[in-house]
Amino acid sequence: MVNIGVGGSDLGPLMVSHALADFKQATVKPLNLHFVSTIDGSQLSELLHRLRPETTLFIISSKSFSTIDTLSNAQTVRLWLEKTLGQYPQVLKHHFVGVSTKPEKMTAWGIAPENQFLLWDWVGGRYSLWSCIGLPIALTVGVEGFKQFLAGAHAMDRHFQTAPFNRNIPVLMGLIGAWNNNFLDIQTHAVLPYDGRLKYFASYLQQLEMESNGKCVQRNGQEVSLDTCPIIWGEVGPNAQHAFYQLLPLLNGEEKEVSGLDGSTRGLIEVVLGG
Ligand SMILES: O=P(O)(O)OC[C@H]1O[C@](O)(CO)[C@@H](O)[C@@H]1O
Repeated sequence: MVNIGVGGSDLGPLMVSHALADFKQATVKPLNLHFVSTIDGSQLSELLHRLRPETTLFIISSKSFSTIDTLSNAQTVRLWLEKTLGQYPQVLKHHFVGVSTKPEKMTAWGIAPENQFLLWDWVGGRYSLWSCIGLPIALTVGVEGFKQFLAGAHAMDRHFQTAPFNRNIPVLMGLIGAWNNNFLDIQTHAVLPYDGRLKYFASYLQQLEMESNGKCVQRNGQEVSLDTCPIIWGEVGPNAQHAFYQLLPLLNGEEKEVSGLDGSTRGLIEVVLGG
């Protein structure tokens, strides 16, 4: 199976499928999941050399179904399939499913209505892994596993809705972020997981936070007067340790404010311990 998408239609499902690979459901035949997002062709070309057209299913995942990167890659794999299997409607029907808010665009592209998964327009791309954009997650952990995953998210939604502010995790994290950025002038936030399964966590958070908060105009049209978001960055700990930690002062605690050598660079380091 190959998920073709970009941004939220790639990063979320990629991050979670990788993180939960230990919970992969057993299938009669091995089900291998791949992700393609870049439009330059390098990911696809390498992958298509390893896949058999007869046994490959493509998930075309695009909330808008108009993102050029995704549609271009979708067209490439369609030609690849048709070159071997021929130009028959059955080929499209048996080798493509679509995930989008736009059924008419999926149908126009050639995705059979019964192979279309629909999500609501109000689901932001960066949150969409909780919707049917999370199909690759369900394919990894199974439908029951996906339901448990949604139940975890629901529990956190309820906590956010009901917990008093002084014990409310999202509220406290938001306030700490605003405080660090605006009052302590800490403008970057590094996320350094010490668990290889969280390889894509920092990339996912980059979109989640920076695309959400990287705005300079309020809903009423006025410019914001505060910094809305730090720069999120990070890497799995051990590799990061042997790459850029040298630039940082010694890390002893789980969370520590650091100053650059000339005192001008400040950032917040967050270490996510493995296990
Ligand atoms: O799922 P789509 O519509 O292809 O969009 C992909 C990404 O492009 C954006 O719309 C803008 O970068 C993201 O919000 C989204 O995740």
